[in-house]
Amino acid sequence: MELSQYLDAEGIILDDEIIGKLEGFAVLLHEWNQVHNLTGARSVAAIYDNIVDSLYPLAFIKIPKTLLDVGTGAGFPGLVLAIALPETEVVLAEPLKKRVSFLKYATMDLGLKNVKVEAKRVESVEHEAFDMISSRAVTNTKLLLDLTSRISDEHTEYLFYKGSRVFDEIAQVEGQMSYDIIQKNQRNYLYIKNET
Ligand SMILES: C[S@@+](CC[C@H](N)C(=O)[O-])C[C@H]1O[C@@H](n2cnc3c(N)ncnc32)[C@H](O)[C@@H]1O
Repeated sequence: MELSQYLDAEGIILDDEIIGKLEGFAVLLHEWNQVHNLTGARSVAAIYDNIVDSLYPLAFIKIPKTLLDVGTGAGFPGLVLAIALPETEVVLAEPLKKRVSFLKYATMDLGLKNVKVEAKRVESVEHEAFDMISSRAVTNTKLLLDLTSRISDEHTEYLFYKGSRVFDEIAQVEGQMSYDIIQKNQRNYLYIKNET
């Protein structure tokens, strides 16, 4: 199946140029993964599933001008969001060397002008407050909020890709912020919003 069919099935509408770049990313990741073992998504089809998972929130988020993705790994969701949002300045914080090499190579090869790869833990990232901070499969919600407190402010929104533990995790921060949990199959997207 083509990537466009995966996207159509979820109602994700993107320009052909962006879909071409996403396909290019999938080919690159598939090649690198055979040698460097970057992700558990071993087939192109599995990579397409991860692309759809990364992009699904475009249907409900406010598009940010600046986005930080914490622990991007092999590109999910930060690099994929950066491809789909060329007007958004995207910072990818990832400390693991071989994943950083891939992220930098893919950024260059795909000609992405809006991406900066920070080869460090998020605790060391220096930046003004981001409009949005995303993360998938890195750590729990409370710790993510704590680790990014220096680079966020009252306008920052958060998009965390969670599983079933989201309900326990949100109980730890409840009362502090307004949020939605958008469920899709096994995925719970935690969208912590700024209502101003
Ligand atoms: C399980 S992987 C998830 C990768 C990707 N987000 C995904 O969902 O496929 C977790 C990633 O978080 C990175 N990581 C762990 N602690 C981090 C930190 N403090 N700051 C930034 N990245 C971190 C790891 O190096 C690893 O690549």
